[in-house]
Amino acid sequence: MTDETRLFSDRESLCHDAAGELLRILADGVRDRGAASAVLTGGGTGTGILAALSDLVSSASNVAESSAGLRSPDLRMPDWSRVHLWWGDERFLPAGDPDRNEQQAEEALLQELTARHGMPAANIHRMPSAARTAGAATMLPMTQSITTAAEAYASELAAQARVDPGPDDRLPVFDVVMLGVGPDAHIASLFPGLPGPLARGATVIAVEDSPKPPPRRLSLTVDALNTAERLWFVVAGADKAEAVAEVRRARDDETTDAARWPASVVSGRDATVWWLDGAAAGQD
Ligand SMILES: O=C1O[C@H](COP(=O)(O)O)[C@@H](O)[C@H](O)[C@H]1O
Repeated sequence: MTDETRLFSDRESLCHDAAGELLRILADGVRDRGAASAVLTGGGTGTGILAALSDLVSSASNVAESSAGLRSPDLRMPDWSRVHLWWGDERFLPAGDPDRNEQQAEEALLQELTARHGMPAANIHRMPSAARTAGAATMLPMTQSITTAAEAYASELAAQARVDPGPDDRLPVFDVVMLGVGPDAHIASLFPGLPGPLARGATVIAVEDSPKPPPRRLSLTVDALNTAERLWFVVAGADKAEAVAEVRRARDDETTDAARWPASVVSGRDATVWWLDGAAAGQD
């Protein structure tokens, strides 16, 4: 298992390189196993990577259309019909709410993949949304509780595990799990000081009291995140420097309190990569 740091001058170059690497990993997964999966994160850098990936995908297809054979050898596109996308966490809000991670991903990337690159909607595994409250323009038929929503996502994950056996028979193989890190050092919706980081047994949990709004969220657990082949922390900005430094210190300390530093207890089975800009690395 490798543990590496990739350092960039700014968020834009970080997002561009991470997007290119993600494309290569997904293409390799499809080639080697017939399918590939990535777990997406919300947040500024996570969404920035999706936007950069959209740029790469659309510019590669424009080049291919205008001059077949001149594609850069570095840009290997996966067969999108064999790629599955999941989320590490989600805000439990009505579908289409601009604060939902999936809505931000939709605008940054997913509409491009489904409309122009053959990604089936069924391969985009959105976490369940909350029912709209009375008075909103549309009433959704779904009225599930947040606990039922967590169980439903766990079942959706388990259904894919049957066709793609991996390190946990309740989960598909995750080629890459991306995680932002909050200034308070939270990952996914596992917040320091709450029970979430210590939850064991389940693959998905409901969070009812997130200190970062909105309070109600769904999150993969530490156990689920730890099945990733590659686990990427994607972090930019000076407001993250202290959290990054503390988490990295905590990872080297066997007595670390997982509840205080959730990011210190998750790793990729094959690789853990810190994608950092200079500011998050404390260099500014
Ligand atoms: O609320 C969330 O925050 C984290 C970190 O976001 P950032 O903007 O501070 O990078 C994100 O990873 C998570 O998915 C999201 O729900």
